[in-house]
Parts: sequence; structure tokens; C-alpha cells
Amino acid sequence: MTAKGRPAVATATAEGEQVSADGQFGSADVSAGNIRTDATAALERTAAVELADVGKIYAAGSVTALTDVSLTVAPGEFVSLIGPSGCGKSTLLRIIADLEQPTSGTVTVHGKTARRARIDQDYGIAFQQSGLLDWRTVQANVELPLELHKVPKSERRARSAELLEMAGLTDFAKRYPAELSGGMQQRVAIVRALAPKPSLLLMDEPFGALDEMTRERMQGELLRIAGETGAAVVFVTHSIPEAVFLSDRVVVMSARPGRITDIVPTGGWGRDAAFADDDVRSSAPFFEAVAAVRAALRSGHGDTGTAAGRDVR
Ligand SMILES: Nc1ncnc2c1ncn2[C@@H]1O[C@H](COP(=O)(O)OP(=O)(O)OP(=O)(O)O)[C@@H](O)[C@H]1O
Repeated sequence: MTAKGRPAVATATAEGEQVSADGQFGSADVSAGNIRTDATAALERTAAVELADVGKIYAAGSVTALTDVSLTVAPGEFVSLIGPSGCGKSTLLRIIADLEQPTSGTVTVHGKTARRARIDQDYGIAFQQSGLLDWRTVQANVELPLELHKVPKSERRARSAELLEMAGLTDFAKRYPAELSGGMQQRVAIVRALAPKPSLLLMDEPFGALDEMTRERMQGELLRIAGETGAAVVFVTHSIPEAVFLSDRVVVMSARPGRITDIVPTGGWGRDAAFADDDVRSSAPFFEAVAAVRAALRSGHGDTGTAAGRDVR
């Protein structure tokens, strides 16, 4: 396997051993100290996401978007979904977020129904469209989920300042979304999703509009923050190197009707503290892992040959 011979950083994370109690389930009581109660431990063992035989048929046009998708995402695990355009990646993410209902199968998020998890704001989302509120400043957009979580104003200010600095947007805190470029808006949306330190992040091509250098920086920051907060991440991307760099496992999906054809354990390259990011990205074993995912995509396509190569980089 491609990840062989490297420290088992991701495995430990996938098993939940490194999951910090700090902010894990948005509980101020837990984040205040290292108190581990039975309830906390039980929550940590509960899968972040559990999909069982999920199918989706869109009534309009009778499109079968997904069929028999079963997947468990462990607490703190980073899982990427990759596959050709139209294979149902966004649909699957929207089903987890309760923005779309499955036609068959079941979905649980931290042991709750997807609806309950949405109402409880158990996850942060950053989708292709930034979804910023035009009438709120950048700072007010970032603070919105904190307001909903009833975080005191002084804490909100400190957290938004920290996040905007991370995103290189400190000077734009008082501007409105329309005054920012598309990539800047996307960065605001990303840090807004991260603001409440959610235990689950759902991200649909969040870095697609960013230039390469910003993209790499944001990838590193995402891993750092997800690591700090113990957040599980389900991440849709068309970029194989991005998936390999970020993920513990890469879930490979086939063309419509979308189904999982392979799951490649990539081993959390970006979290490997033994290597600087640039060294990782240009190392031979990293390229091997990229090749393994590409091969899985191609074999998932079988008879259609080049289709996978056309849609993913
Ligand atoms: N609201 C909808 N009504 C009808 N069909 C839909 C709807 N949303 C998505 N579809 C169809 O479901 C299939 C899966 O779409 P989806 O957007 O989930 O794919 P995707 O893998 O995310 O694509 P891409 O990589 O291009 O973003 C496509 O055939 C799409 O046309």
C-alpha cells in the first residue's frame, strides 16, 4: 500500500485516539478543561457520519444520482470524495447536511438523524458558492455561527479576528462580500465554517476558486484547525493531489448512478509532522499515493476509459 513505511498518524486519528475533547462537540464545559466523562468518551466513539445503503433518485427527470452508498467516517477522520463530474458527490454531502433527503437508506451524524444534527448545528459547511450574506460585513459573516451558538461578543470578536488573520483578510473585516474577489469570498466562507470549531465539517470544493499558493496555505490551515478541534471532515474535490494531501481515506465514486467503487487509505500526508508540506508534496511516496488513487478512479470507470481522467486532475 502506498502509505506503507510512514508513521501511522492518520490511523491513530481515524480510530479516534487523538481526538481532543477541546471543542469536540461544541461544549463549553468540555473545552474548559481536560475533563473526560463517560458521556464524552461515548460521544467520541460514535461515528461522525454513518451512511447505510443510501440512494437518491431526483424526481425531476428521474435521475438516479446515488445508489447503495455505505460509509462510516470516524471522529476526527478526514475523508475525501472524488469521482467524475455528476457522480453524486455534492448530492451525498447535501444529504449528510440534511439539505437533500435520501430516497433510500439511513444517515446518522454523531448518532443523530441528519435533521437533528442540522437543528443542533453540529457541523460547519463550506460549499462551492460562498453563501455569504451580502448585507453583513466580512467580520459579521464570520461571527454569524458564533452568534447562533450564543458565544459572547468579546469571544466572537477575538475568534473572528484570529480567523480573518489566518485567511489573510484582516484588512477586509469591515468590507462587504460584494467588495471582495471570488477567492476572497470563498476564504471568508471557509473560516466562517471553522468559526464554531464544529466536530464535523462538510466541504464541497472549497478551494476550487483559490490560486495555487493560497490553496496550499488553506489546506495546511484546514488540517491544523481540524486537528486542533478534533473535527471530522468530509471533503469533495476534483483534485487527486489535494485529496491525497488532506485525507486519511479517499473515497472513489463511479459515474452516475454514483456509488463507491473503492476506498484508498492515503494516510494523512498533510498531517505528518515529520515532513514540511513542500517536502511531502514533492516526495516519491506522495506521487505513488496519487497514482494509486488515479488507478482506482480508472478501474472504477472500466469500460469508459478516459472519463475519470477528464474530470479529475
Ligand atoms: N436538484 C436536482 N434535480 C435533478 N437532478 C439533480 C439535482 N441535483 C443534482 N442532480 C443530478 O444528480 C447527479 C449528481 O449531481 P451532483 O451535483 O451530486 O454531482 P457531483 O459529483 O457533485 O458533480 P460535480 O463534480 O460536477 O460538481 C447529476 O446527474 C445531476 O444532474
